[in-house]
Amino acid sequence: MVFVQVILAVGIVLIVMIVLSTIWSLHSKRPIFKFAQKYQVFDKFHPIFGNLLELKDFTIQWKPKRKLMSKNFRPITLNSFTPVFYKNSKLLVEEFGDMKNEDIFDVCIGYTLRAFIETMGHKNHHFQPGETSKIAKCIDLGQRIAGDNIVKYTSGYLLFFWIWTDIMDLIKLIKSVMAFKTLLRQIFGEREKEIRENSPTSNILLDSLIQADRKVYTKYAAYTDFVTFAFAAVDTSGNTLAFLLTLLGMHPDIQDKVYKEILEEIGLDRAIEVQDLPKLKYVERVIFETLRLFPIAPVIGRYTTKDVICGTQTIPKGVNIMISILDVHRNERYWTDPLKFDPDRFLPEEIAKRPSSYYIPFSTGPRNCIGKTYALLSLKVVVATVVRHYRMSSNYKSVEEMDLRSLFTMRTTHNLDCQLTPR
Ligand code: HEM
Repeated sequence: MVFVQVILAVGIVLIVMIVLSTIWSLHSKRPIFKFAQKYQVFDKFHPIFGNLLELKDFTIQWKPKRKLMSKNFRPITLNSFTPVFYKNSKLLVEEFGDMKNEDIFDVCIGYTLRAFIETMGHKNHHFQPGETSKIAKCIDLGQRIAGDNIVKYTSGYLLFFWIWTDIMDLIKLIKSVMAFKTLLRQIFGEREKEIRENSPTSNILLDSLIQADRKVYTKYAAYTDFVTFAFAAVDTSGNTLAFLLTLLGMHPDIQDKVYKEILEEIGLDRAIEVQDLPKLKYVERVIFETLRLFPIAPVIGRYTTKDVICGTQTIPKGVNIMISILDVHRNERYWTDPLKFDPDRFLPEEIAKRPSSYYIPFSTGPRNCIGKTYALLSLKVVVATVVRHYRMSSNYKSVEEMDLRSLFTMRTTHNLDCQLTPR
């Protein structure tokens, strides 16, 4: 708290915490989201994470880059990933069979990591046994250490004190980030060589980054953005899957409905194909409701580039604003019995009754999540595959029993209580 006061006093960073009960923007035209600039709280992480998400040097470059990458997220490209999601879902089913004391978060992240490398990285990478779990742990450790030290990191004044007290943490943080980056550098380098030698063309993200106009992208920026995408894709979807399976374990009636839908629409044996996915309406509602209760990126931020009038208040130019999606999603004013897991909140007639701004797991506005459709597609395939093979159970009686923590993405402070029994 003292550190926060220091920050405020020197006027470097003003953090405004907006919780929905007081947020005006969500009622009006969401003016805050008109500002494409991300907040500047994390810029001190630059030496460790690199220019992830353009957090440090936000420039006009973001727009052409986003435009360039959007073509890798067109439905035709995303739909072509369905067999890859299915294949990797089957591997996850095998891994669940061998799971002993592992944290379900790490195992689920194994799925999203493999699927990301194969879809966005154009590579069927052979992971050593236990390698994906190790990487998942590294991503989490990096976030945990950075999260524990966020005030120190973000206030450069305390650098000396921080180095002195937390040098071991810093080393662990750098090592954990490097473990992930090393894998991605290898994938990037191998693909670059392949392209140089064979010049194949594709709509895959990595190819677009490698072949991009160097005026928009330097080679280093292309590699960094590949890392950004991997960070943004892997533990968001992986953690969502872990929460979703746990919620199904807590609600056997809902789980039965999911199973019944899969049985009726696809059956139990054949591969899941892209044309099956629109039929999985209940699975979709379960995914949406999971993301309401557990919006995996629970806090997002903006930096005001001019004065913003929100109702009776004015947020001045040059302010960092943190917006708590978790508070929006669990607020009683907007959701009846907000802590109850009820997928039917996402029936079309229920959705029509409320403003879209009450539900923003992928954010909104120009800098919303570019991977939304990819994530939903991947989750649908993996949920359907896992539920075909396993029955989940959990001893939790309420979501409040899950003690949450987060820096960029959210998970629990403890292993999740979710058991999987083969059907
Ligand atoms: C359940 C899964 C996911 C959730 C809940 C999620 C959520 C979010 C949120 C809340 C943001 C912040 C937007 C803002 O600040 O307004 C974001 C940004 C982003 N996400 Fe996702 N995400 C998910 C999966 C993915 C996937 C699978 C990818 C890529 C394949 C991805 C790529 C990105 C990128 C690149 C950004 C930055 C966009 C920009 O600044 O232009 N995300 N995501």
